[in-house]
Amino acid sequence: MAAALKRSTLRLGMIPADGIGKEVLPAAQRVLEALGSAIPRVEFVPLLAGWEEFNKNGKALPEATIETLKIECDAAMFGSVSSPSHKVPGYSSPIVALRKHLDLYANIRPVKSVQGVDGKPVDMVIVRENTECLYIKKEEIHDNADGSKVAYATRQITSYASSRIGRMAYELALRRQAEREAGASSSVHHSQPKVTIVHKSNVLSVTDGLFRETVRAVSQEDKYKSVKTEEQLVDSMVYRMFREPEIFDVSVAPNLYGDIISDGAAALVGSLGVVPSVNAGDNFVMGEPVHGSAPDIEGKGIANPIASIRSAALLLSHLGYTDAAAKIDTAVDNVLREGKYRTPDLHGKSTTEEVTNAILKAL
Ligand SMILES: NC(=O)C1=CN([C@@H]2O[C@H](COP(=O)(O)OP(=O)(O)OC[C@H]3O[C@@H](n4cnc5c(N)ncnc54)[C@H](O)[C@@H]3O)[C@@H](O)[C@H]2O)C=CC1
Ligand SMILES: O=C(O)CCCC(=O)C(=O)O
Repeated sequence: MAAALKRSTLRLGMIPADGIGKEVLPAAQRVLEALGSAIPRVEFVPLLAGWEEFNKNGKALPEATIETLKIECDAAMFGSVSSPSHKVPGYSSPIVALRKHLDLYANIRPVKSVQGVDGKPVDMVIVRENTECLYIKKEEIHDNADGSKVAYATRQITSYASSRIGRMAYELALRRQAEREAGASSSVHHSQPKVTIVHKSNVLSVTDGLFRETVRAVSQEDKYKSVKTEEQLVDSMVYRMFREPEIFDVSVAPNLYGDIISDGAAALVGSLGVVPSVNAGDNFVMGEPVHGSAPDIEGKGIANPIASIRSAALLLSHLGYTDAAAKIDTAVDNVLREGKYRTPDLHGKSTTEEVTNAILKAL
């Protein structure tokens, strides 16, 4: 997290991309606009990317978007993309590509229940490595002599990426502990900061073995002495997360496992529609709801805007505007607690706009 920089204007690249990304990103923008003098003036810079853009202009991630983000923007917000499930020549996921282009190596995904709202108490953060693992997308397919096919994918784990994501996880564990000591509210009592290393090195002893050993080496650094380290195989991680989510504080995982367990964790707090994230690097940060483009509800006006709005708060907090971020989070929590305005994913009847309006009123 950076200390709040003294900026007169914050230039924020806005990439709604596809599907409900186009419905929930404007909600986040309205909330940022409503903050007034709590943050610098925000200049929103609309940028193109996505499946629809690919079909129009042949590029899922236009050069202009990358260049504008790198040269003109202080930070960005991404909506969601509708990547197809079959191979399309020339298409590659723009969000996966953006994370690499901007070296946004950490995907930080807090999953937190709201006190007074139904469900199990949860207050955990998944720290997902964001640049390698199977997401380097080195895949190949060959024909066998008998006419059948064989496909391979290369999984890359480096000590460099594992070390920096490990450090991010331990720093976050210390920061969360400091926030708890300063009185931050939580529905879970964590007596000690803890990092859980998620892996499958009982089977993948070389790749996950390197991830595990490298993060363990980070845990030995003097400054992390107060942080407890545990390990969990990714399959039993899912099991324990559903049975006793309250035991998890910060969990650090290679890319694909982190992607999967965070969608699972979202079910613990009611919906993918409420779980935010930031893609963070050393020089840039991009907020992004954890969910995808939700084609099943696209265009109906009922997408939950909370994940997107909380991602804007997380982005502000990352930039050092912690009071403004806390304001947004409190407004969201109050609306959830009151229960009058909820979208159908949370068993309500409200629209995206009604929930956004309620949050704006609560601000
Ligand atoms: N970062 C990104 O842009 C991501 C993009 N995707 C893409 O999204 C598309 C759909 O993928 P799915 O696997 O269906 O995942 P999804 O996250 O889009 O949807 C899963 C389920 O959660 C619901 N949901 C998600 N967000 C919601 C919200 N804000 N409010 C209410 N309900 C919500 C959907 O209606 C659906 O039932 C695919 O093309 C996939 O490639 C998937 C995940 C991340
Ligand atoms: O759909 C895509 O293009 C990428 C989806 C990857 C993903 O699920 C995530 O990073 O959260």
